[in-house]
Amino acid sequence: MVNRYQEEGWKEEMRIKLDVNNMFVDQVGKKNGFTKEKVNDLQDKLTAAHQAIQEAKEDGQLGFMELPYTQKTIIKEMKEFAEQKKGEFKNFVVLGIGGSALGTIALHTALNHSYYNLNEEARKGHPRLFVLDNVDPTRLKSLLQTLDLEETIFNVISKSGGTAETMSEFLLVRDLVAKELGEDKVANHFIATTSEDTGNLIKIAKQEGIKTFYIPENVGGRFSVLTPVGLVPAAFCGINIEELLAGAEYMDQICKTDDIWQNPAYLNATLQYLADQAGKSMSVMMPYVHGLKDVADWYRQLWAESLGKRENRAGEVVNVGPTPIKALGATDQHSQAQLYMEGPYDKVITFLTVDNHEEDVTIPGGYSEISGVSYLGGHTFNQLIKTEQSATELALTKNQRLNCTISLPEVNEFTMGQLFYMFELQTAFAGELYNINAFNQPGVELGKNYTYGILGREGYEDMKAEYDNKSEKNSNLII
Ligand SMILES: O=P(O)(O)OC[C@H]1O[C@](O)(CO)[C@@H](O)[C@@H]1O
Repeated sequence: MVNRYQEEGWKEEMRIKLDVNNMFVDQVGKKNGFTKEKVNDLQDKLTAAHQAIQEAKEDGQLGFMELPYTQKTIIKEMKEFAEQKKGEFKNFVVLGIGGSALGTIALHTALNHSYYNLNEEARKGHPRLFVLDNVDPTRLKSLLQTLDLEETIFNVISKSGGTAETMSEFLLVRDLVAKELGEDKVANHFIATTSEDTGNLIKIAKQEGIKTFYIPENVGGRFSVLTPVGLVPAAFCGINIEELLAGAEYMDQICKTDDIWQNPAYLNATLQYLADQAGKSMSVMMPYVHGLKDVADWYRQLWAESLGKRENRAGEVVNVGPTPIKALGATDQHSQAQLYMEGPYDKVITFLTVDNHEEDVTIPGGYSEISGVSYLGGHTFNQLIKTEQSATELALTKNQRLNCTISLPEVNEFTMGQLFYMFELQTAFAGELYNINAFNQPGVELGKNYTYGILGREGYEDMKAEYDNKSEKNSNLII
């Protein structure tokens, strides 16, 4: 059987598009807009960035670029496992945080029914999905009170295998499962997705006989949505994971060119970089598709953790990084838009739009004598939300605000695969333009180490001493 994602015509039809017209002088004026010459002036830097990406890829450092090809080999295992467990469990819970949760949330919001957990028919026999992504005790307890443990499988996801939030949740749930269902049931109620060789989670999983899936060593957490981190929960929900990978592969093919004007990941990275250099460091992502709202959340981590850096590759202090902001159309037209239209000229707005919403609803007519209401009748909600986006885009452009649009023909697995891959490559390319390491997160590690120290982890005593010392000094300014 030929799948639709194997047909060239369908793939072309489903190609996502980047429209950057409103980043240029013709549309937003000389003061804020760029010229093509300005982009072309960067050519040496762009060529060097492309070469650096190619070399790092060949050197095996950019594992995310291999995923559309390597992960195909474990699709069968993931799907068979999900199929086998489907009847046994009614709830699938992800215990993970940051890159170990945000991709799954984005996939779920985009590709599952909008009320998936409440609509049994829409779930087609697949389990309900819950992703904690936090350790708030009230929320945690509420979830555990809501779920029947007997019917619940927990996917513990941690690349490092040591993140305090995730491992605490695991300790709690493992204890409950053992006490309520019996020690002999523990292995069956857990899946561990982690590094194959390093960290404590793999040790525990092996000791307990828990089913494991592996995150390739050369793929960092925030680049891991197309590994078992995102693919296993997706397979449990019946999302077509082959098509997701096929979408990523298609975008990889599109982005092979070093011609900046043909490569959407490179072009978007370059324009965002130029905008930041010109003082527009607030990078707002504003989907006009409710299902894509969590893509903006996923992207926030990707862009922020990758590009927010104190030092460049030469070890100089540079303190760079644009600030990613998530917004949602049309909702935030009634919250943030005023600021975007008239506040400081420090933002770039990226719209995410869809050509065809999966469903459409016509607005019924009524109140013909009240023209301020009756004009709505006969239009569809598809028209309404699209018009709102076009109107906001036009108003921003008229106010000389930089903006661009990424449009998806449909929201489906193939277009989502393209989107994830494009943003990941865009981030890696932007890292080269900033001349920073986009793949570490030293600032976050420092906070993690203080947490370990304060909670008494062996080897982190200095962190605890520093914290105690600082807390004392600060105490007299609390009113
Ligand atoms: O998958 P892990 O190792 O538990 O890490 C979770 C998250 O913590 C971070 O290391 C820091 O926030 C992220 O980069 C990562 O996605």
